[in-house]
Amino acid sequence: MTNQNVIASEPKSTINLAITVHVSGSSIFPTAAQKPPAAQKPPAAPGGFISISRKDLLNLEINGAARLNAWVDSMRASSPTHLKSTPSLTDDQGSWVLHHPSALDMFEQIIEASKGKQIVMFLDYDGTLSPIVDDPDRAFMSKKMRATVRKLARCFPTAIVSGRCRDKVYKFVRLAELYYAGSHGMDIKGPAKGSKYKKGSEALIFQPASEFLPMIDEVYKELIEKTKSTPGAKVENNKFCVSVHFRCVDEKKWSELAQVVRSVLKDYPKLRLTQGRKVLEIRPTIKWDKGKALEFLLESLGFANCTDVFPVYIGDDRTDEDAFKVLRERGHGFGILVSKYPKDTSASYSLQEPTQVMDFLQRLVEWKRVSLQGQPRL
Ligand SMILES: O=P(O)(O)OC[C@H]1O[C@H](O[C@H]2O[C@H](CO)[C@@H](O)[C@H](O)[C@H]2O)[C@H](O)[C@@H](O)[C@@H]1O
Repeated sequence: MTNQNVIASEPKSTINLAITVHVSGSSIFPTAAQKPPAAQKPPAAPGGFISISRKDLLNLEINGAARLNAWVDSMRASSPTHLKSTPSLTDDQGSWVLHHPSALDMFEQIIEASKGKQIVMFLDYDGTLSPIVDDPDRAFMSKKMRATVRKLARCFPTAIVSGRCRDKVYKFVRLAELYYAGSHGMDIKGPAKGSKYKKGSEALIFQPASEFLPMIDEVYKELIEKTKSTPGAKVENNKFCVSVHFRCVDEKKWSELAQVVRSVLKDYPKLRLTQGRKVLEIRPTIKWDKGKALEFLLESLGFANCTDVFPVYIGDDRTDEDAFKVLRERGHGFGILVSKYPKDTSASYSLQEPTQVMDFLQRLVEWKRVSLQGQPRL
């Protein structure tokens, strides 16, 4: 995919909030345009004194303002209404679809590529299994989708990988036979029962960011308090991360909200900020994301370094890109981006919306049923 195919200059998915001290230079904060590595070493804990010259202080102000603007630009770019107004959308859409064809249209080729390999399914939740709605507490999946995922999990090991708190996403999905990775993969749990793919008798639990719990809780409370004055803002505690929703906030207030979040996070250099669909996501600076969770789950399922495994990851959000990248680098399996609009992505295929995701999953189930002909209906 060339840059010409990218509709809006996509904002960087990670904005570093940690103070970076350049020993040889005068800049204290990274500039707005700088993109830090996806996951980086947590900076030293606060507490020490740094002496700052007047000039540095001025730079700090300027860079701070520029960075705030970058946040707001990034918030705008995550809005499809802004993408729609891009004049060259139709041309670019055609070209984008060529590079990221529909997974439904390419179904036969996908099945062909998976021949002789174990398919493992990874599914994001919001925007993938459930449609995006204004109220995050009402993002229900349909009964039909649940029935489809249930059948899918009988055919292939299946995991839900979500930015949400694991308990909450479980309450929406309500299928005990699945693997769950909540908080962007920082809270992993194996199937409670009924999965023929469950490995070993021990319950699988993995929480690489548990030391951050008190800090996340503190930030959550602070954000609740400080965003009270922004109508429509909603703060969600996702256990190992926090979401600040701006879907229902008047666009004129986005800058103010970004400023509030920024002012809270400046005291927490061990936290970083990523962005999803009209949501700012605050999480620990540990080197862990949905891509790492995918690798961890493959390993737990006994597929570490295997070439006869075929992982398929379906997701709609920027945070899903970490998983798409892992699959691209591994060279087997692939990502499917759920989007109606062209986006810069490492996914190989696309689907437009959750109903198409359901069609794709149903076709996988049906294909499996036919390939196991003679065995009882799934
Ligand atoms: O990784 P995901 O499962 O996609 O979780 C990412 C965020 O999803 C939720 O927010 C998104 O969906 C909401 C309901 O449709 C919508 O109102 C919001 O604008 C979207 O960003 C969830 O509420 C967040 O906590 C997750 O971080």
